[in-house]
Amino acid sequence: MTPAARTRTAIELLDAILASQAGADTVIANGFKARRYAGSKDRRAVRELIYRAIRRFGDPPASGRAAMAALADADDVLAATFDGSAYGPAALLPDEPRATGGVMPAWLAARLPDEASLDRAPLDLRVNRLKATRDEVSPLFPDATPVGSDGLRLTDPINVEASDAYRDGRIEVQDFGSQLIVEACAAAPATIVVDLCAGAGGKTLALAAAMRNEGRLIACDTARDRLRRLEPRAQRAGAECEVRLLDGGREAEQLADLEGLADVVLIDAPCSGTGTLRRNPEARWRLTPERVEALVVLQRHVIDLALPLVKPGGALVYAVCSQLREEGAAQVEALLAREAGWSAAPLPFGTADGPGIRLSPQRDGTDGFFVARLIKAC
Ligand SMILES: C[S@@+](CC[C@H](N)C(=O)[O-])C[C@H]1O[C@@H](n2cnc3c(N)ncnc32)[C@H](O)[C@@H]1O
Repeated sequence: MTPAARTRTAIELLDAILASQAGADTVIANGFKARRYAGSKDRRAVRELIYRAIRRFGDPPASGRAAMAALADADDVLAATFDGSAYGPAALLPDEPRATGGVMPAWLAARLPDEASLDRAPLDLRVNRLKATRDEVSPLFPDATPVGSDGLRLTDPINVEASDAYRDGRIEVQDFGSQLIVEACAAAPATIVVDLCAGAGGKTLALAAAMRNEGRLIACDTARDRLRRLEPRAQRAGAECEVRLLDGGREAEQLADLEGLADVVLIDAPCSGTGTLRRNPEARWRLTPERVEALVVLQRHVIDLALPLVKPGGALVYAVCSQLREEGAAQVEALLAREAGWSAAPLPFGTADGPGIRLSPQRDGTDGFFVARLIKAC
């Protein structure tokens, strides 16, 4: 592809990203399926252009062309690709629309405790203790540094999924912050653990390893497609868990048999994802204050489902990959104010934030999370 054709493709794929609810990576991958003529260098160059535009503009630009035109105004090499050639974009006009604004939407910037990081995230692996030790696995990744008890961190991305260690379940890809959330659960063998918002099971697999597959681990979610992805992952990891699909609105009924039984309930709540913007920077284009409000209501609903499941003396771990106080500390403060018999327990990592802690890309090198561990009185 010529440089002009790459710019035009980036514009087209940016338009597709703006029109989609799917993540940018998925849209780009689908876009290249329909452009088989693009070689690997072309794909890399187009991807870089797309992410440059996504990282640069906090508000969704009016179009892919408006975003690339604004980048071109400050980049002569890029500007030269607007050459009107057969596969390139039409020549730039001085008065055509340009994307404007900062790297964060103003409403979001005003609510974030730190400047959100859009720097590239490292690649964290978790060694699956059900199948291997870190000492056995780390020679396979000589560039990795150990993090925490089971983690390995790679700063340069590699295709982990092609490795034997991934295929046979000795390692998982998991941000170190997510690994710490599982540590906050302190899930022990021969106990009952409910992963209430299990999704595709990232944390379920780590919980199974912490429990050494002994006891009961119940992975619940309202999303059938996500739970479906959990099953092959659990098989690969040799992780044992019961999977329970919940119907939105009927969850309490479907969880009634677990009332007062759980040693630990993990709520990895649906949230704005403002803690993972370095991985999905385009997610801020889809986020609105109204969406955050709706998520706060949903989080409260999920908390209310979880509370009765915990046995006296048991723990509730509440986590969100959000940097917004209303989804994190404020949500747990409200819980403690309305429910008697719960107290916050300290956590040995992160920065104190009300009844819990915050993890942040800048200070902790993890995705951004709020985590609280609450104990139910005996
Ligand atoms: C942050 S994601 C979970 C990620 C997952 N724990 C992991 O580690 O990969 C939040 C999940 O909450 C689920 N969810 C939303 N409403 C729910 C409800 N009422 N009950 C249970 N899960 C719900 C969503 O479907 C989504 O999978």
